[in-house]
Amino acid sequence: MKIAQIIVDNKCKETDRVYSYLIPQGLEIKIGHRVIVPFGRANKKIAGYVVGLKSNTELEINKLKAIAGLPSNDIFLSADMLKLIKWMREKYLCYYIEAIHGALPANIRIKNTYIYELNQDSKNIDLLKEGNPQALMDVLEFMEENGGRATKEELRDNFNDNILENAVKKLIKLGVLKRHQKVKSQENIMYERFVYPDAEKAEIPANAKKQRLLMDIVGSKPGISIKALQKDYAIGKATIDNLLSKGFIRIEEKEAYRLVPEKIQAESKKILTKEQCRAFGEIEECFKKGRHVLLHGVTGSGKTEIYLQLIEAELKKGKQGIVLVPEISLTPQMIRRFVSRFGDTVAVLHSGLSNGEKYDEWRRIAEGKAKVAIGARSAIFAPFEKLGIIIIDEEHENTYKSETRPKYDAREVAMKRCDIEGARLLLGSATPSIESYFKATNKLNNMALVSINTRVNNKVMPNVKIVDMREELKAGNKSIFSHSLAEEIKIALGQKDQIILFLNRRGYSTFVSCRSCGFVAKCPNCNISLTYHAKGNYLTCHYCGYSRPNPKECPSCKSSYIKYFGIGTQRVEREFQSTFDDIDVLRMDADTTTRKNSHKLILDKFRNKEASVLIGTQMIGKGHDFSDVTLVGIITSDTYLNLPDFRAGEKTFQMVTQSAGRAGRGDKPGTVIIQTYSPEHYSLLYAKNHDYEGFYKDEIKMRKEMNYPPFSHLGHIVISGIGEDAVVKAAKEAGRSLNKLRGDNSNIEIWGPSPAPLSRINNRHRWQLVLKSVKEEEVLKILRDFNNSAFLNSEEVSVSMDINPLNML
Ligand SMILES: Nc1ncnc2c1ncn2[C@@H]1O[C@H](COP(=O)(O)OP(=O)(O)OP(=O)(O)O)[C@@H](O)[C@H]1O
Ligand SMILES: [Zn+2]
Ligand SMILES: [Zn+2]
Repeated sequence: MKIAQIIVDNKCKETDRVYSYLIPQGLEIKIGHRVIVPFGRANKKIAGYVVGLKSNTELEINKLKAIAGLPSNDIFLSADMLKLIKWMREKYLCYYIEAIHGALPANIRIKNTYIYELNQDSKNIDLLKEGNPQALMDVLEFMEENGGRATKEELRDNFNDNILENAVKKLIKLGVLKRHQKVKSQENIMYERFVYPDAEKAEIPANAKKQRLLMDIVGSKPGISIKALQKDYAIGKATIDNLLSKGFIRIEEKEAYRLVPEKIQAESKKILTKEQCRAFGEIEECFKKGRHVLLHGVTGSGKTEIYLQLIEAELKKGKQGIVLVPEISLTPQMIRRFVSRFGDTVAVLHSGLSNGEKYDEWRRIAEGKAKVAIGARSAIFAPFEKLGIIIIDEEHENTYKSETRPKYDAREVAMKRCDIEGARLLLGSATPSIESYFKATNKLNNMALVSINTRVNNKVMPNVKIVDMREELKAGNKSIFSHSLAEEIKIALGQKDQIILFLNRRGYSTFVSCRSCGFVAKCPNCNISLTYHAKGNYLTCHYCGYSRPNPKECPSCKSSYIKYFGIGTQRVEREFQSTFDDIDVLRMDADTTTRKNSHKLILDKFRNKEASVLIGTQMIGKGHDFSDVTLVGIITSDTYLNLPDFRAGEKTFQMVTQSAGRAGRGDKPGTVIIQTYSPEHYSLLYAKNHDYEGFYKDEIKMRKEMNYPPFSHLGHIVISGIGEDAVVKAAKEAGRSLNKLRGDNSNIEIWGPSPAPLSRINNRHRWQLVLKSVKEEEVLKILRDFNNSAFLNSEEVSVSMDINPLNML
């Protein structure tokens, strides 16, 4: 008797284990199959994934249930992928099934779908139209265009995921949208139909012109699609059916793929410059020794060409490659470069695709038709069989860490996957994360460092100027453009060059600073900015819980210009237009990119010179290669500098260096203006001098002094709920429970409970606790024990946990 070991598709702690099922006769079950099994007392039919096979069991055979069905012969998970999934469950404290879901495209696993309906007579529509956020209006407009009804998939085809989620949630809450559930039984493969001649001689009456035409076309173009017949020759269904019934033609159905790549002119390989050549050689040397590589190459040093040639080398060996990019705004450029080199062997995976498109691309990879996958974080699970290399571009980006379960870090998963499958790993960045650089320079985790310190063809690095905004205020300039920036803008506009104005707003500006002297209130224990809480008018440290009253005057210079900070992109756009009139401006931020493809449209416009100025948030500050941009202005560098996060210095250095790197990539040299209230900050000074190593040395010293990562590991627990009292009570209880679990192990620090810096999201109050230890395993063990102890998610509060968080807001 054969037995299959199965992980069932039921997301809960109690069922997070491997179940045994009998394999009924006649069913050929393989590891990686998805089966239907009866589950629970009621024998409800649910899906399950086969993770093992055995021939005997210590369990009593007659007590086992049997597998109920095998809907498709697809192998969803390879043996190697199953190893990765087991590892993820341990490492990221998630369930098996969550790890499996993380590794498969959404369309494969979704069984339920929703239909949304516009509630026409809801008065709220009028309410909404009075000055509500753009995203809501866009969704409404789409619903109206679509006849007041849309499926979840249709919405997803037109909007970006995160926007959709928030906007739709809000609209449902307001009663403007109604949602109904609909069960979808199968993932849908799209079929296309092709026509072939099927008779030696077809006798067709002379007056049947359409039929004759059809036979002629099919004769000269056997295998033409029905779509093409209808579109190009106006041959209708009736004609086709007629000849089909007479047996003159036959139809073949084939799987088709939804995503039709843009036609891109083939681009030939570039000859590597001397520096690129040296770096390429060094990377190959490291790979030969079985090491992973961190490629640190300054902005514009030509890393992409090296990626292309590394992939090409793997393809020549018959292997495949994955390229990760941090976010969807960067994929069009990368896709263009890869498709122009490798054509339709490139598959694309990112959140901007519809579920159907994602599923098709996944299948093209699984079937061996695509050899290179480019995508965001989840593309790390692309189902290649002979993976040769994984390349992670802009490796320092936070988006590589998932913020929902499974809360994995794609860089760690990549390393693990490479180790399991014997593939190579290349992390690339102009501003590597402190953690990766630390590993590479200390040869930890089998990592090696390769550097390129000059731009392609020795193009000069841009000239960076720091402007002290306190001086502007003293000189009576209250505009958001400093005198220097305004001058440079005029010069650039006069020369018909392009300009990028960059604003780093993360929807977060609750630090308090003095506009007159630059003072920022910080925690005496933790060296991070204090967070302002309006209720109670006090400042608090969300790491250790330290708090103090909000100062009325600046403790440093006694001025009363002490207040919160925050400027939006729209304000920059308005002020730009009133200062420099008659100039075309493009704006790229969350409001202008709600629609699918909107990133690409805006960037294409800028590339085609339809505007001289691009104003935007962090999404325009990196990766892009526009050769006519000579001026980059960073309107406010302080919002990063004062994030309540020990990585604030690192994030600022990266942001400034990356955005500065957009200037002067073409023939003309670039200029960068950084506006700030803290002109002496080390992050800005090192960025000004393009000195990554100098910055790293200072930063790593601070990390060591404060015992922050990479010298320690953090665990992050967030407790949230609607009722504040319940949340506070649970947080305190969690604190006691953690203290008990720690026992007398003095290597583990516990911080908090304290209010999270974003102390309320979607009406839910949030409190947090932080664990810190030199040993990752110690943090994981406490988190695991904590999760297994009596302290569980209740109806009133929910608990979320994260290991090595990148974002503790
Ligand atoms: N060998 C080469 N010969 C000529 N031009 C090259 C070569 N390699 C790269 N380039 C060009 O140099 C420019 C910068 O290259 P690329 O965009 O790859 O830089 P990068 O290192 O990825 O920079 P960033 O980190 O800022 O994104 C591009 O326009 C690219 O086409
Ligand atoms: Zn002051
Ligand atoms: Zn503190």
